[in-house]
Amino acid sequence: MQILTTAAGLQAYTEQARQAGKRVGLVPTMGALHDGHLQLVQAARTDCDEVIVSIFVNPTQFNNAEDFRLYPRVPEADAVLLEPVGCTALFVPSVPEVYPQPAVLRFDFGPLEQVMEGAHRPGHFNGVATVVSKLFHLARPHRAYFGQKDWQQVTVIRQLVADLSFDLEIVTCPTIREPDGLAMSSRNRRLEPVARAAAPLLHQVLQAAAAEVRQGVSPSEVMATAEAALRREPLITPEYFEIADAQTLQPLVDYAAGRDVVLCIAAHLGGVRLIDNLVIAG
Ligand SMILES: Nc1ncnc2c1ncn2[C@@H]1O[C@H](COP(=O)(O)OP(=O)(O)OP(=O)(O)O)[C@@H](O)[C@H]1O
Ligand SMILES: CC(C)(CO)[C@@H](O)C(=O)[O-]
Ligand code: BAL
Repeated sequence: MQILTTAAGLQAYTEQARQAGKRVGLVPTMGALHDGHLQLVQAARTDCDEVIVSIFVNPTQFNNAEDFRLYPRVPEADAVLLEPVGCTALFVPSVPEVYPQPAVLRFDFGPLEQVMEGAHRPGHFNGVATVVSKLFHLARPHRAYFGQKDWQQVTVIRQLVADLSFDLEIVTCPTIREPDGLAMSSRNRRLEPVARAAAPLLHQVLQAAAAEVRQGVSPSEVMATAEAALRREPLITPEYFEIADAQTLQPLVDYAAGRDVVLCIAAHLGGVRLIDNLVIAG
């Protein structure tokens, strides 16, 4: 596995691969890798000849300085995990390498970013779109892999790809969970044991709500039941619980046949903010 630390090095590496007729897959991450990330790498390995994994804790997408400071960083352990699952090159740039000058670019994703993560983390998707655009330009992958766990993120990135005519395919991989249902997340490492014990409630509430949605219970009633269940757990402070159209991400008033629905949750557990979602096919 090649380690690349410069933008020019990444460009040269993938350019050579393309010249040799290889298919290039890109897996953007912020590190502190778990099985959710490794599944993305394995999917890329199946489809592509070259699998580029980037690890970069992107400062421009953090709206909370403490969250950025405390974000888990374990680069040596990450590198050990990547080679056996088929990563061919690991891109680990410094902040000045990615941002030689302060980022001033502004994206507007309209209604897609006016809800959920976009509404609760001002500037977040601007930072995500900035860094993902840079990675797409540098690596020029044939395919890029993202997790369903960040449903709104992958929806915004699909919009970015369409709007800027990036010549690549976005692949979304399912959310990988712990045996008790908790979605794997780098931030799980920061959970105190009592918060970790309470955390599976997020998935349980999503599952119960999804069952009600399937039975035709109205979105407002489903949300009221979910919020009541979350309020009963003092270790969890919900930030939002939304039932939305899976493509437009706009809150659902009524169900329409043939439309996919996404249930999304964000909550704080002892200073750690987690998100999760479930998609119900229409
Ligand atoms: N449990 C998971 N299953 C599948 N994909 C995942 C999972 N967790 C993260 N991913 C995906 O991995 C990629 C990199 O995500 P990231 O490095 O932010 O990890 P993370 O675990 O989501 O961390 P955090 O949510 O704490 O930032 C994203 O495309 C994300 O959706
Ligand atoms: C896509 C991403 C790597 C951009 O920094 C990040 O938002 C993430 O890890 O999901
Ligand atoms: N996985 C999403 C990255 C973030 O929370 O900033």
